[in-house]
Formats: sequence, C-alpha cells, structure tokens
Amino acid sequence: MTSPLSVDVGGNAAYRISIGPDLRHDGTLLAHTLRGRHALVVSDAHVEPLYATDVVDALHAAKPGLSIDRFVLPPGEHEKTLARFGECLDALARLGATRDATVYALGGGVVGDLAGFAAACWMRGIDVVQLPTTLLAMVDSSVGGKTAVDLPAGKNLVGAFHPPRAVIADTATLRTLPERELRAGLAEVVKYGAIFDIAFLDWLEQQAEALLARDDAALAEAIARSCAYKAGVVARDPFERGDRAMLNFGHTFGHAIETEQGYTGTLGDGLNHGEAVSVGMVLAARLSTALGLAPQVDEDRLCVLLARLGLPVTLPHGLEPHALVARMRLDKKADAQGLRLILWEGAGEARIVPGVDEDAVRAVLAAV
Ligand SMILES: NC(=O)c1ccc[n+]([C@@H]2O[C@H](COP(=O)([O-])OP(=O)(O)OC[C@H]3O[C@@H](n4cnc5c(N)ncnc54)[C@H](O)[C@@H]3O)[C@@H](O)[C@H]2O)c1
Ligand SMILES: O=C(O)C(=O)C[C@@H](O)[C@H](O)[C@H](O)COP(=O)(O)O
Ligand SMILES: [Zn+2]
Repeated sequence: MTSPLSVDVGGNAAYRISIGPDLRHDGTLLAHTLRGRHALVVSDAHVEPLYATDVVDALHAAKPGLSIDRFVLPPGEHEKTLARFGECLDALARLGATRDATVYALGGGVVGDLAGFAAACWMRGIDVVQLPTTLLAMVDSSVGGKTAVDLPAGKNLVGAFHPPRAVIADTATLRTLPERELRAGLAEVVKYGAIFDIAFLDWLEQQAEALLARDDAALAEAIARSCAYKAGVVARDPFERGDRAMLNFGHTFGHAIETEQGYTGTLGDGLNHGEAVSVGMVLAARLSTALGLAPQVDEDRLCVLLARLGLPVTLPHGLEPHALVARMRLDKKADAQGLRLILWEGAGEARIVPGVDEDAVRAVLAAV
C-alpha cells in the first residue's frame, strides 16, 4: 500500500485528512477513529453496494465485537432533507448508539452533510468520520465541519458546525465515479485557485487534461492542495465569522440556481452542486467586472478554464433573474444591508462585498 498523503486541520477540534488509494481497507486507520462499540455507516444506494462492505469488514477485523449497522439513502441532492435526516436518527436509535458511537459518512457531499448533521444532533453530538468517495467531497465537503440539509426554500438552511474526527479519502473509489461528477468536483478545485492563489490556477490550466483523464498523481495533488487551502482557512475561522466566507465564491448564485431548479441536479434535468457553482463563479466574476472591481481578462480566463473542464458557464434556460434574486436574499451571508457576496479583485483574490445592489445582480443574470 502506498503511504497516504496527509493534511492536518488545526484549531480547537484538530483532525487529520488522509488521502491515498485503498484506505477503506485500512482497519488500523479506521479503528483509530473509534471510541465506543457502536458504529453507523451512512451511505447512498450507489456507493453502499460498491464500498460499504469493505469498510464494515475492516472495522470488524480491527475491533471484534463492534456493533455496526448501515443506513442507506436514495442518491441525490433532493434526498438531503429533514425527513431523511430523521430516518438517520432513527437508525442510530435502532443501533442503540451511545454517546461514544461513531458515524461513518461513506459517499459524496450529500451523505457527508446529512450524516454529519445527524452526528451533530444525536445525543447533542457524537463523532463523525468522513469517508468521501466523490472528488467534490474529497476536496471540499468532508473538510471544515459544515453539516446541513436543504429546505424547499433554500440550500443548507438547517444545519450545524460539527467538525469530523477524521477524514479518510480513498482515492481508488474515484475510479467508479461518473464523469459528470468528476467534473463537478473540479469546479470546487478551481474555486481555490480563483479565491486564493493564481499559481494554482496556472497549475490547473497545465493539468486540465491529466485531471480529466483521472491521472492518479494529478488527482492526488489536486486533492491535497485543495485540502490544504481549506484546512488553512477553516482552522483560522471555523464558524465563518470572517474570511472563511470566501469559500462561498460562486455559491450565492449557485445555491439560488439549485433551489430554483428544485435540487434536480442528480436527476439529470438540473445542475448539480459543482455545476451550479461553476455558473455561479462566472456570474460572480462578471459582476466584479461590471462593478469595476476586477479586469475583464480574468473573467475570460476563468470561463475558458471551466469550459475546458467540461463545466457549464451560462445560466440554464428558464431561470428568471427576479426569482433568483429572491432566492439569494435567503443566502446565509445576507444581512441587514442586503446581499453580501463573495466577488473578486481578479484571479486569486477574493473579496467580501456587503450591500450589493440588487439591480446590478439582476443585470448580470439577464446578460449571462
Ligand atoms: N459541507 C461542505 O462544506 C460542503 C462543501 C461542498 C459541497 N457540499 C454539499 O455537497 C453536496 C454535493 O456533493 P457531491 O458532488 O459529492 O454529490 P453527491 O453526494 O450527490 O454524489 C454525486 C453522485 O455520485 C455518486 N457517487 C458518489 N461516490 C461515488 C463513487 N465513488 N462511485 C460511483 N458513484 C459515486 C452518488 O451516489 C451520487 O449519485 C451538495 O449537497 C453540497 O451542498 C457541502
Ligand atoms: O466550507 C465552506 O465554508 C464552504 O462554503 C464550502 C462550500 O463549497 C459548500 O458548498 C458549503 O456547503 C456552502 O455553505 P453554505 O454556508 O453557503 O451553505
Ligand atoms: Zn460548494
């Protein structure tokens, strides 16, 4: 077994992100995260048949006598609901999970967010270990402790900050990830370059083909570098009181699109999260240009890179600017001054902008 890469997340609730092939079989690494004798593996109906038995077997081998159950969600963003969250809590009750139990979130960001929220609430908080199986979850959602479910009114409106005890990213699971989901993950990878580091954007431009071809070395580097950017900011600002909000670049627009489309991304007729963030980043860059904050050339560069990665860069048909702006008002960054958006001053330099004029936002939405 190749030795895993690791990224440490500092702060009050420090933990390690381990990245490498076949880590789901590593009983020692998995069992190191266990405190009690109950474990619930939460997954979805695509991922559970592929990988859950490996995790359960590795845990049993490392800790005989462990009581393990599985809770399996139907796949898709439209399942990240309060109702499924309630079912997950029922599964913990059936297991008899005590306060030293561990939830293993095996899947993409939908599983990670919902299972993490259940762990945050069960008996006021038990351990969750994130076992991400999508690129998006490896580079973003498994790290940082944001957990949530969606409401029909908006994305992630009910949730809690609940950092994982560990993140174990088995990169071999990416071999079965559908092409579209790989591209969606690359949108959040591009986000780190856009907000923090122009040199990372240069690297992504050089590695675009290798990443799309799932070159192991390119993917491992993209994951480790992304985790390092995210680890740095969440350790400084775990509860998003300051610059962590930059991780939301493209998200106020993106979440409005996902909500307006009824979270149909994984059903095939709408945009999934990564795709919506791709369009959202283009809109944020265009608004920055329109407001005179950033040069046009950087907006063009971002669009070209996202398009090369096979991501959408224009608004889907049928979405009304007024309806999207109404959704944006329920964004969690909005405040008494109105919309607070993450814009940029150019590639690699995000900026938090309060009190953004809604007419300017509608004009950009109408133009893209
Ligand atoms: N908490 C955070 O900080 C954070 C960050 C980014 C995104 N998110 C959330 O993450 C969610 C999106 O996550 P996602 O893009 O992983 O989507 P997802 O969880 O819906 O997974 C995408 C699809 O891939 C399938 N899949 C997962 N792993 C697979 C594998 N290895 N092989 C085959 N199929 C596999 C899933 O079953 C699903 O159909 C959104 O709800 C978003 O809001 C949260
Ligand atoms: O970790 C963060 O902070 C992020 O904003 C990461 C985002 O990619 C992610 O989609 C997050 O779930 C959005 O958070 P929200 O607070 O806007 O719901
Ligand atoms: Zn996101």
